[in-house]
Amino acid sequence: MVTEMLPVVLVHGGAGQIPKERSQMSTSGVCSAARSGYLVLQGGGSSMDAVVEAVTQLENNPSFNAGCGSVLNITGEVEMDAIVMDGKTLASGAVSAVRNIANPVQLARLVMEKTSHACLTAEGASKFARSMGVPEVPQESLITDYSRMRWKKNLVPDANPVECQMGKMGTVGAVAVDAEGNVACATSTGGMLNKMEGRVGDTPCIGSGGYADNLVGAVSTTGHGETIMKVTLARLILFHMEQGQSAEAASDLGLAYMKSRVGGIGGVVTVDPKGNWAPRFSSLQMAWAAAQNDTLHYGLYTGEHFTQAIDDPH
Ligand SMILES: NC(=O)C[C@H](N)C(=O)O
Repeated sequence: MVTEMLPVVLVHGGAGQIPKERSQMSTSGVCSAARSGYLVLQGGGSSMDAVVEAVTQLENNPSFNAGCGSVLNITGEVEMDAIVMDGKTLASGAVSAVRNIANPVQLARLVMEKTSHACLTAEGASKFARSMGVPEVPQESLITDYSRMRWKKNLVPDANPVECQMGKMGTVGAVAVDAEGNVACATSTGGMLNKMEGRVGDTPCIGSGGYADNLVGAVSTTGHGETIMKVTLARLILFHMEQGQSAEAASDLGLAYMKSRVGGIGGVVTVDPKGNWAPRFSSLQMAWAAAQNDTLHYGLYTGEHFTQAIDDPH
């Protein structure tokens, strides 16, 4: 029955290949984020409230490349990108190359709700944050020993930051459908390891880092941004859903096209307005978790799908 399918929230912790010693942290991080998003939905919150809550938690978790734990750019600094989109109105908000804030996803939501624009960047985004009373945080509070170690390692002349980036779980994202059938998405990232200053990836670009439309569904993406932008991955998947494909089949078609056409590896979380959902990825791993019908679902490797009651401790 359709009512049992709603509400639902589905989150990811980035496509890639995760070092063994860090996999447990990623899995428990996505599980608790999905649980929090689900609590918001159960309390009558909207899908937008739920995805922002889930992504905020993942930004605050140093295991992920977003908020605290973000990768560093070539000069050793943190510049973050984020997007939110509301499937009811097609309103979206994004920030790019923003510094010194803990939760870019919340600022992206403020851009959507409090300005007439869809994206603010760099210093302009910071000024807007200040005007909204968003606290400025010292950059040091966003940098972990792990991210500094990886930055240093990739400064050597023959380093391959793109390959190394795919060796770590990254970007975070969420999609949700609330009891009214409204869909929403949110994605947040520190971007690519050792990127140029001012580099803007796929994440804040509508249709690439995410897209949400009540008539079709919602998607949040992860992977090499420059490649995702070539195929506007989120919108491509929704296009396949418009053509009649399921969330799962459409996600696979989008990822397969990205691989065959431009050699890109990535991952997505996708929902349709009825509450069907799919975490799909062409990378070795993607930590994901979903909450629906008082059940928590999660996995890390292709084909992995564990379930437990939502209130069982992980
Ligand atoms: N790990 C990621 O998903 C990175 C992100 N898509 C970017 O290119 O900024």
